[in-house]
Amino acid sequence: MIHHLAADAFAPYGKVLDSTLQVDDSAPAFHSVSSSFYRAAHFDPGDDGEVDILWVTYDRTEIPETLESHLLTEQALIPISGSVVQHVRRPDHRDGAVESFLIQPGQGIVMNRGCLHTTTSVSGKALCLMVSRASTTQDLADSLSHGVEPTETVYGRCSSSDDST
Ligand SMILES: NC(=O)N[C@@H](O)C(=O)O
Repeated sequence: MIHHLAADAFAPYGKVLDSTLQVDDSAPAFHSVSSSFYRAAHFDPGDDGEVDILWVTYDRTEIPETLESHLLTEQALIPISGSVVQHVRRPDHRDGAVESFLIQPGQGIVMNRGCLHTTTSVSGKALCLMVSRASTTQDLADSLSHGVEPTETVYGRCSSSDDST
């Protein structure tokens, strides 16, 4: 079952970014006919972390067998073109079910540090903006490119019986 993205349903995994909602009237904002802005969320890259902004594409509708969990940082994902489905599981619920949330352009998420996740596209290639931690990006790129174990990311399986987390 794919859930529509709602703050309360996604709360165990992180925050929802919804461009149609200004959820915090106390946050810095400016509104005018020609241009408006307001803070969607803070982002925490972890201790001594450097914020990293990435372009990410997904072009897969089959859910991968493994989930990723970033040990040091939150991670934001904002679809720019095409919708994605974010499949998530709480790290403290080893036998917890994987829940799936549809994220459409104009929406986004900020996953909690450690949130187990993987992403699929709805139809063809989806282009997303991702906010992460620079050392986690480098560590993951090195791992995926050269087959070395990452140090800032661990993996779990979609079926919760044999997690490596
Ligand atoms: N770059 C990066 O961290 N990507 C993964 O976390 C992912 O979920 O795609």
